[in-house]
Amino acid sequence: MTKRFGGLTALDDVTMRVSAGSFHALLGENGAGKSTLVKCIMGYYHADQGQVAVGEQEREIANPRDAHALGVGMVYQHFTLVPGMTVAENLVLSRSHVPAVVKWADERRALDAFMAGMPFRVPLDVPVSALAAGEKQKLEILKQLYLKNRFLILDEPTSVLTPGEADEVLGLLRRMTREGKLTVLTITHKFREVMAYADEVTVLRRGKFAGTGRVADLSRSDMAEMMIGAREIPHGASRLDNAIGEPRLQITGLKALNDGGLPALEDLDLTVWAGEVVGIAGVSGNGQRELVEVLAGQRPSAAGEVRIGGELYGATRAEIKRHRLCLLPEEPLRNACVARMSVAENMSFRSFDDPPFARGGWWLNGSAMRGAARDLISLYKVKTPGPDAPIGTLSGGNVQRAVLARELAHDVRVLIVANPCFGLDFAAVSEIRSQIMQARNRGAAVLLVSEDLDELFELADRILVMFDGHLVYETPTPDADLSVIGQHMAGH
Ligand SMILES: Nc1ncnc2c1ncn2[C@@H]1O[C@H](COP(=O)(O)OP(=O)(O)OP(=O)(O)O)[C@@H](O)[C@H]1O
Repeated sequence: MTKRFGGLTALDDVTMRVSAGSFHALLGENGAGKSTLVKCIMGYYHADQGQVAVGEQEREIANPRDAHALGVGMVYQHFTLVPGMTVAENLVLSRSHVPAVVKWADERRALDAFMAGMPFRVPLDVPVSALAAGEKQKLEILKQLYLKNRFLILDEPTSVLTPGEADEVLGLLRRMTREGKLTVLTITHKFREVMAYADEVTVLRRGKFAGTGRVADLSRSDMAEMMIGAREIPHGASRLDNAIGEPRLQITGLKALNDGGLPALEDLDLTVWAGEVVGIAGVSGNGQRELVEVLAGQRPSAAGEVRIGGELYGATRAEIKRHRLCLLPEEPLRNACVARMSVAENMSFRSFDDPPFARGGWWLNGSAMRGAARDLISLYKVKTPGPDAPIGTLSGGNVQRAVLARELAHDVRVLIVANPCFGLDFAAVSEIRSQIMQARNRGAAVLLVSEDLDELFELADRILVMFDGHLVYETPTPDADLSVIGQHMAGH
């Protein structure tokens, strides 16, 4: 299969084969062409050359509906649910044939029976907009199982799940493949998951086939080498033993409501000192998203106050600029970008109205923006055809890098990051964690909200656990015990 986007060959004559009833992993760096390949299989993109055969028979897959008719379904990296509808409505309306009049009582009974047979559940009556990323991801998987698709393509299905949830989901999927009920093709960046769950692996590098094999015959470093070639694997920055400075970010008695108008944060007290990383652990949906949104100015608080450097902070654009507060929210394409605008424009969001980007307060200087963007693109190794490409056409990992480049472009004093390595390949994870550590070492106060406990153990100086809108536990990282943190995450 070959697929070009303008002058860029995203997939270059790639051949792969997935055996029936296998669990097959597709590996590759950010921008290697993994999503493009699976989108071609799904008929979401049309390959310039190449064919798809299902059960040895060549098939014309012109669109995702054709793929579904062949029992091929996909869970995309970006969510595809209708936010304003409930979970039940999303499931029922995802069927290709929905009766003109839906008998909700019957549907509800069928859905309850379906959910009862699943190892994880999502509440049926909640609007999708009120679900956290982890819950949405589970729902995306449940939807495909509900649609009875037998060949499931997953684009990084566990990025927003806790290790426990990830094992649960992957364990279920593998059991179903072993029982011959399902074939799974999954894009992942996590070697641990490949080693533990996959039978076979195929690796892409810069749009080309780079290798394949049985996982049992390959080591982690075999796979890493297939992915990045002879390049050296980057090392993270080490933690400097710097003195902790003044209390930089102070949150007192903070309350906020969720989208459904119910309390999401309750009397939250938290101080982040200059020169430390405070990590917030928790299962998604326990108020972390609302906390980040309040600090980002995307959600009003219901009570309490936030201070930065002693001054009251209301999250206006001027205050964010003055305090040199930087933000990397989760799902950055949705929460921190305008997909149709160019990489250069997206990179200028913090400073487009300042010189040299704005002249006389009115005229935007496109060439200055493009020039600055070019520098950031090369510094942060953002893979893009150029500064003028719409940011929505970049691979997920490269959107993440572009936003981080924008946010860290100025000397940061307060850094707020939520799940910063979601969807990144191992080399990029190491680079981004190193950037966060360097910001801390330079004296920034860093609030790191993460569902990845390994990440918190690596980066945080202190770990706090958030459960049901409260901070329920706190420990210095050197004294932290994984099982104790896990118990608090589960509300025990
Ligand atoms: N719709 C599009 N228009 C233009 N270029 C695109 C489009 N989709 C993908 N590309 C480019 O094709 C290349 C491969 O992207 P793809 O999303 O397939 O990578 P990936 O391996 O899935 O990466 P990631 O791990 O970051 O998700 C990238 O350089 C990307 O910018």
